[in-house]
Amino acid sequence: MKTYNNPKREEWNQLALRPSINQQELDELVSSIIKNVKLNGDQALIDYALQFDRVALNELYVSEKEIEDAKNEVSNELKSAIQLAYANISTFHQSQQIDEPIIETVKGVNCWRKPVGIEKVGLYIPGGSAPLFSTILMLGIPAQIAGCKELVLCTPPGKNGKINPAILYAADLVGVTKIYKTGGAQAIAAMAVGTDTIPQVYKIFGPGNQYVTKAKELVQQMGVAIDMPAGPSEVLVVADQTCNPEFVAADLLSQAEHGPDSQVVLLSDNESTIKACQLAVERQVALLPRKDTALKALTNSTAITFQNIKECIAFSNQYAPEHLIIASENASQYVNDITNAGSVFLGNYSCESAGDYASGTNHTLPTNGFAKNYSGVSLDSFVKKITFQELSAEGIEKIGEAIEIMAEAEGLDAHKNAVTLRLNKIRNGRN
Ligand SMILES: NC(=O)c1ccc[n+]([C@@H]2O[C@H](COP(=O)([O-])OP(=O)(O)OC[C@H]3O[C@@H](n4cnc5c(N)ncnc54)[C@H](O)[C@@H]3O)[C@@H](O)[C@H]2O)c1
Ligand SMILES: N[C@H](CO)Cc1c[nH]c[nH+]1
Ligand SMILES: [Zn+2]
Repeated sequence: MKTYNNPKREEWNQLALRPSINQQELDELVSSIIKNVKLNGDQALIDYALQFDRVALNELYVSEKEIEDAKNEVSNELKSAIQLAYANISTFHQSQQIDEPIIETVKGVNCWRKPVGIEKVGLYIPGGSAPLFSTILMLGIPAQIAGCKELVLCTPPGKNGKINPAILYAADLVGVTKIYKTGGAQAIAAMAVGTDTIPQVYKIFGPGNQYVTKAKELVQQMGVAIDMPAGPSEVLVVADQTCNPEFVAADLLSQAEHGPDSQVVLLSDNESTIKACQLAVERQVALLPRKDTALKALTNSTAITFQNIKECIAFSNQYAPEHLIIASENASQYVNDITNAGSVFLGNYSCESAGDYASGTNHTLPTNGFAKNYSGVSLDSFVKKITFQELSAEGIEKIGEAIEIMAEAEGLDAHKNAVTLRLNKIRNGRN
């Protein structure tokens, strides 16, 4: 971990730089994958499974039988844990259903919005380095509540050519309609353009590695919507003397173990807290099965001592982390200072893993600084809101003249006429 002490404000944007990738090379590779999928469809997906996942597939579609068999392979203990997470995530996302009122802007002019589920959605579930079945709950539950009709799921096949049984169990639980064994940029391309077996969808959701994230960015130009850029995981921890260094270390490592391109950042108002947390990281990382991945991620990572906690929060706002943990007994006093973060964890007992799995909030969150302008996935992500309006004769009479004047000023006579005809009818009816 690179360590800094009281850096000048002008230096802030040079610290904690996210791991850099050659954007041009990535762009070219992912563009060529999308082009190939558009041209060769399923065959391209099968070829990429061999090239990138080292697995020979005959079939992309996951059959009913495979799903049924998987249910028996998941232990009762894991099923119960998934059920608990399902209940909490459902409760939190159901609470986001808000019926907006009908607003009478002027007497006789009623306007309202109705949320309608996006009919066909594509859910990408990462599977490269770990089978993230928890992501199915995060995407499938709001899709289910929103009333989306077709839930298409793509995830990379495991080395044995199969999908992890917990993924299939969770997919069944949230009512996924079709599951396919394909991952990476090619899966995103397939859902964007459609192939012989994979249906084209209207919006693509889900996190993934740099290839997945780039593909989501590029397919937007083809008319498909995406949730947000949700790439390699990150956490920024602000810790003061009231933190528990062992907890802080565990939280930092929980994101470092996701991938070598994950980034973790530690900030404090005193050097001794930084040192205590770093020592705890060294102790804990040695014991992790994914030690090598975490150690690589730690080379991208930074620890900084600032003058005070307010300054730490100001730095965090500039960095805009996916996850922000305030490891302090006084965490709540900083809430109003936070302006940029995907999801915030307050106090020593609010570990980031809680949000990853089971507290109820969504773990699909903006990374790479995009927390400055994007929210994480929520129920809203799965609906579009259609506006309605209904005007009575009294309503059009009240606002008609203003519309006629504005339409004339824009030189749009047909617009004006649509009002004039109605106003004339109302006035003639009165004579
Ligand atoms: N931001 C969020 O909300 C969030 C949530 C969960 C996970 N994540 C992140 O998602 C990521 C998951 O990544 P992952 O790799 O484990 O799984 P993944 O499913 O995103 O990617 C695996 C796929 O990448 C493709 N691939 C691998 N090497 C390639 C290469 N050299 N060229 C082209 N394509 C290649 C393969 O097709 C493979 O199937 C992690 O970085 C994790 O931190 C983010
Ligand atoms: N921390 C990840 C989001 O960055 C989500 C996740 C899934 N499983 C474990 N963690
Ligand atoms: Zn995680």
